[in-house]
Amino acid sequence: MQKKTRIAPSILAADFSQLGLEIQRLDQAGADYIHVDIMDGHFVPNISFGPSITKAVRPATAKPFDVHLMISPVDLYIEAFVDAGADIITIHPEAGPHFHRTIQLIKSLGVKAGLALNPGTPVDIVDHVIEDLDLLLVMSVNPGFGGQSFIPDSLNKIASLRKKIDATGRDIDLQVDGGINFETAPKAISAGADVLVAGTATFKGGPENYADNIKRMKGL
Ligand SMILES: O=C(CO)[C@H](O)[C@H](O)COP(=O)(O)O
Repeated sequence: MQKKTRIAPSILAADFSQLGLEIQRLDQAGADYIHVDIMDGHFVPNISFGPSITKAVRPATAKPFDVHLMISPVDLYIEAFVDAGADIITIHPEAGPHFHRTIQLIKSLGVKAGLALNPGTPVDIVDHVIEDLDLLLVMSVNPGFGGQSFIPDSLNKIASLRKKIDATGRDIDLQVDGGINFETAPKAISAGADVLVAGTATFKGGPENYADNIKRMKGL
């Protein structure tokens, strides 16, 4: 069942020179999760930061850290991100070598597990793992950079995954990430998404606008 809309600001769009403060501001502005984008310059053509910076800023909020790993291979680093304070770890099936095993590894460490689907990844890839998942992430841009335009076909993927989630009867968040703004947010919600990841749109206009930006994306 689709739940009330939650916003997970992507700190990829934050001011990295004051990352802890930015996370505190997001917390006070009503963010539901803090979305932490980890990029390795190999799985995606950009490098962000790793577990030590994640750990350093973790005390800035009590809100869940939703860590999206765009790295390959991934298994080697799961424990480090759990130790850094991740509450949810989302991986890509293409990160290899065996995503079923990676999901089991994440869960064995007491953390929620998510699977991210790139724009070119078919929705049926979730069929044999959905019973173990806590979150499905529809990438509505190709991963690697903030500030890209929402790919409209993502709405069909969200609708298909909404049906699959509802058929399980389980509590699985349906998250969408990439090009979410005041125009695309309501479309993603209508299609069935219940967690919106937003970088550019959350940080638009500076700190005094974070709360309004989050509210508007929630449709309030
Ligand atoms: O995972 C990402 C890119 O790989 C980012 O979270 C995503 O692109 C959000 O940025 P924006 O809201 O600026 O589109």
